[in-house]
Amino acid sequence: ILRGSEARPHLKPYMASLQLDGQHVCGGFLIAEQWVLSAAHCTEETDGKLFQVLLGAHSLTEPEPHKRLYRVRAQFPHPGSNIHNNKDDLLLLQLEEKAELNSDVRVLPFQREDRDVAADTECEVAGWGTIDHSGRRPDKLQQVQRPVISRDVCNHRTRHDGTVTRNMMCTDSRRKDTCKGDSGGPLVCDGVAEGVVTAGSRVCGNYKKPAIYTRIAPYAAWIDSVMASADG
Ligand SMILES: CC(C)CC(=O)Nc1cccc(-c2cccc(CN)c2)c1
Repeated sequence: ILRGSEARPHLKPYMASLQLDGQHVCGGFLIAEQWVLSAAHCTEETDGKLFQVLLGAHSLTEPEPHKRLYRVRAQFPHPGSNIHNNKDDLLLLQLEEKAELNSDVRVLPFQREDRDVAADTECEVAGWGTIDHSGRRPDKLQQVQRPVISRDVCNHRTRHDGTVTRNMMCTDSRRKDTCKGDSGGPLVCDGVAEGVVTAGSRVCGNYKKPAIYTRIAPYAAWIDSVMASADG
């Protein structure tokens, strides 16, 4: 998160850190006791290894009361996701066991009504992604508030030039923005997860390249079917 601020500790108890060998790679969030939603492109550099999921954390390194690292039983990238574009950029992770829910570990409801969030709505996004252009990574969860911008503005020739589909939404990226490592985290508007951070043009803090999110509502049926099909 560029030019955000440290989140109030454990006030976003749905936040997950997807890790490989103890390193934060991407964000995610708890959508059910045994399920985390994130972004499919986060698996691009994992060479087929499964993530581990850190829940209940504010600091990535310090001991905290309800912080716990969960193994992943299975990962389900959306079948339409691919490395060439941001389409269907969703990843479902089934934890090895149900997460122990408590004050620091909580499920976040996601939007099921497929209707665009109005432009200028202030939404919030959080993550342990890079905090400046030198790629510095924070130890503590960062957050930032960003206004939604209309798909038409986001698709302008000088911005994302028509690549933003009805299954995506955008927020203004002037100065304050999402960045590397924030992918997979939720865009929360009025307490409901409306979108999942995607890398888009892999540029941060440039108003010409608004932040792009995968809208969740269009994928509610896919999410429900994967959760219902997998055992447990
Ligand atoms: C395996 C993946 C972690 C590789 C990757 O995603 N790289 C990467 C590099 C630069 C910016 C970003 C990035 C992320 C989230 C939002 C945005 C846009 N504000 C950019 C993402």
